[in-house]
Amino acid sequence: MIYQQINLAQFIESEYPRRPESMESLVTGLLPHRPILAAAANHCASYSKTPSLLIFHALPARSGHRLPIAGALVLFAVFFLFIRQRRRWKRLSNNSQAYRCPPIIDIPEEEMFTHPQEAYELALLKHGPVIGVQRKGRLEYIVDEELTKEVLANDHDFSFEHGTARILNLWFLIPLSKGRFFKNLHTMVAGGIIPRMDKLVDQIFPTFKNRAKEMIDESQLSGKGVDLFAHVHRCIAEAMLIVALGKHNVNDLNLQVTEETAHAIAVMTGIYQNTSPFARTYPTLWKVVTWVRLVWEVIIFKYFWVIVPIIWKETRSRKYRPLHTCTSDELEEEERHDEPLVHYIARMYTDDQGHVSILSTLWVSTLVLAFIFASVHQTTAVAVWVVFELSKRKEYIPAIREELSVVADSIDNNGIQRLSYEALRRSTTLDSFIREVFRTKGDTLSVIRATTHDIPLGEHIIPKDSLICPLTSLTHRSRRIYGKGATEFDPRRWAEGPASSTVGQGYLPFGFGRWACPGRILAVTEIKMIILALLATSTPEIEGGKYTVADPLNVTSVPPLGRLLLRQIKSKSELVHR
Ligand code: HEM
Repeated sequence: MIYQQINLAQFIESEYPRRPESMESLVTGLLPHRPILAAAANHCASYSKTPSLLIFHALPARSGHRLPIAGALVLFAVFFLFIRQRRRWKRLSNNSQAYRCPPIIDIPEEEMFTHPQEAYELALLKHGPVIGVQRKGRLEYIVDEELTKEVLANDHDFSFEHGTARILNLWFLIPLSKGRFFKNLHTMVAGGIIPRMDKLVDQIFPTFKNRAKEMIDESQLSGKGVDLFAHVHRCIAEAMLIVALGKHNVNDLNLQVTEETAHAIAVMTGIYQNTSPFARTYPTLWKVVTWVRLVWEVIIFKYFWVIVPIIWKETRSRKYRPLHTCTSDELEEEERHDEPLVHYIARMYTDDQGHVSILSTLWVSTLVLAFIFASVHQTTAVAVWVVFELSKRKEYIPAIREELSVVADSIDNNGIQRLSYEALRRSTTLDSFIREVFRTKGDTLSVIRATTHDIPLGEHIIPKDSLICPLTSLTHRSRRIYGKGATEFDPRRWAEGPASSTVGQGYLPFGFGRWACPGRILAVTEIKMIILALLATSTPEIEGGKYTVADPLNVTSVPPLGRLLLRQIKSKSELVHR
């Protein structure tokens, strides 16, 4: 109180200098020459601790000419009350925000991991359109079809980068790269790969042809089914090694390390976490143990030991023209030499003298690592889905084979068609089949965002830094979008397009919005190469007639289980009829 009075005194003194008449005041006391203040001090001390009372008691009996001072005090009091009231309103509004948080629904673990689609759909139907659900020790908000577009397309409020980095256990890369990790990846794929698809297909198609022959031979010789995932994983790892570092760097050791690295990162990002009871029950302990083991065993002792020296040599043994200063003619000249991706990335980080610093070389190595993971694992898993579905739905094979003979550029001595990127683009029957498999394979929580602040969504408020996922199955099987036959498998619905790599509101296998997968054209092209190389000389069949879905909550990244029999085709007429 004394503190308030003294401040008040200073204020009044500065605003209202002494006047002779104020000496006539009735009040005496602490500050005899400043009567108003003295009155205020006395009354305030004895009656009240609030400035409003202080003002009334401070008014002198003859106050006509001192009204401005009283006015200032009234204003001060009103201001003080306003602040107090605002605090109260804020508290109330916080309570109502808590009330407006979406309902938190308990989905039993058993249902969540074995029938996720039904469990989440039922919960949304009952409590939607947005619900909170605890999974693997963290709270996620799930939205229905109506809110999906808003969540995926509004990057300002729902951040792709923070959501994806957190769910993949890669959150530390955001501050490490000053927020540029995903942007760098995007530039690398969108600039270094997609414009060069023609050249890349010519470089990697022989790998697909050879690996398909190996698979068919193995199945023929053993009379048994092959492990399709293992074969395709090796095939795509080899193709991506050619793309990333050039054909001259492909050998058994480098290929093995590339495969192991892709697998290690897949494990570290939690792709197989749903299928391990230990990882589901003790997610933090699982993370620590897995990361320490794999960073040590694979990333440091294999990737850094074997692949990083190659990147070091490629980037530091020559000069590069910085990407932003390259004309399109100069880029074409590089391409004539089948420039590997690592050269393109090096040009993203070259200084004005054309050198890539040691620190930048380490960052280039990190981006190559991310490229290996992004391009190998998921494409392999989805390729297995498409081949298994085709083996189950044999009636589609003749039309795809026929199309192959129409679009192929030429046929080699083994009866295998040569396929250019353009030929693969023209294979629209196969493309429709792929798109329909992508739509119906049962994606659930396949894309994620994180809220950048408290965000009103529907009738609720989603708190800042929350993870939020659309339930993709609702969109993919939406009657509003696909009509009555939404749940039926029918590739003919895509006969007139769009292509399987085209994203849209009703089609989310590659995400949606600004961050939709930049590698989707490469992914679909690779899947087409695998299927056509197999169909050229064999007919696929699943051993036992069926496959098993390994992780219904993560079908895009965890491949279905089963073994593939490949029956070689001997005659031309067989090719048409089988
Ligand atoms: C069938 C295989 C693939 C599937 C199903 C797939 C799916 C996805 C999805 C769902 C996203 C997130 C999009 C979003 O949240 O809106 C994504 C992002 C991404 N994908 Fe793919 N992807 C595949 C293959 C590839 C390949 C082959 C590459 C590299 C060449 C690649 C590179 C990336 C990158 C770099 C991102 C991060 C987004 C960005 O930087 O713009 N993906 N992918």
